[in-house]
Amino acid sequence: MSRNPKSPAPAAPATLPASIRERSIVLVGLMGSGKSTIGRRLAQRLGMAFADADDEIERAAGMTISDIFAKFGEAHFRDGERRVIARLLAGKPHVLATGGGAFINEETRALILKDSLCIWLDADIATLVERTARRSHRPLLKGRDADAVLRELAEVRNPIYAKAHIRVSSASSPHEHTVRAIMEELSQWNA
Ligand SMILES: Nc1ncnc2c1ncn2[C@@H]1O[C@H](COP(=O)(O)OP(=O)(O)O)[C@@H](O)[C@H]1O
Ligand SMILES: O=C(O)C1=C[C@@H](OP(=O)(O)O)[C@@H](O)[C@H](O)C1
Ligand SMILES: [Mg+2]
Repeated sequence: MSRNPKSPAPAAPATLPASIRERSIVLVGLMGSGKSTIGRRLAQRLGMAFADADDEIERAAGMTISDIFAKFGEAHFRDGERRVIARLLAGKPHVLATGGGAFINEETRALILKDSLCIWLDADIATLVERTARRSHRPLLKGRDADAVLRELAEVRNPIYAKAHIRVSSASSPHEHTVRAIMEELSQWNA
């Protein structure tokens, strides 16, 4: 399905191709790329439900992500993350913000790519460092040089995030720019 180039860019949910609204939209990308914040706004714009995988993991485990990492280790967290994402994607179509490492796990990535529309939110390292410095709840950055960690993660993860269906820059402020850029991509997406 393609958009008539003469018609204005659709902004209202009802104008999006039905094939998009029939599946979940999953946001992936590095810490600080805006998955949680933009995901919530995007869901509102689309009139879809929203879920944040990190919040769901914390609810299911009854403890914070930092505590899961500290008490049980990252491998245990990834296992829980995969199970929570599988459960969420088996439900009604919604907008899902994943944690930055979810899409890197092969099994979780396969689940995401199977039925959902996957969007990579991408931003430069300086922007990610500035944004992640606003809150200190991310165990992979705790007590570490965020610039160095994010650079290393970008090198390993960016080729994997590139497997997402759509890539959108989230580097510019305000948030609305990113939401609009996603809406524009969705309106042109050929399912
Ligand atoms: N497009 C944007 N423009 C400006 N600030 C943003 C944008 N996207 C996210 N932010 C800010 O960056 C911070 C981290 O965003 P968050 O949604 O938690 O990222 P993630 O879930 O990808 O780690 C938040 O303070 C958020 O307000
Ligand atoms: O990149 C990662 O491996 C992680 C990202 C975090 O989510 P955000 O990307 O929402 O910060 C959270 O899932 C956990 O701290 C691990
Ligand atoms: Mg998040």
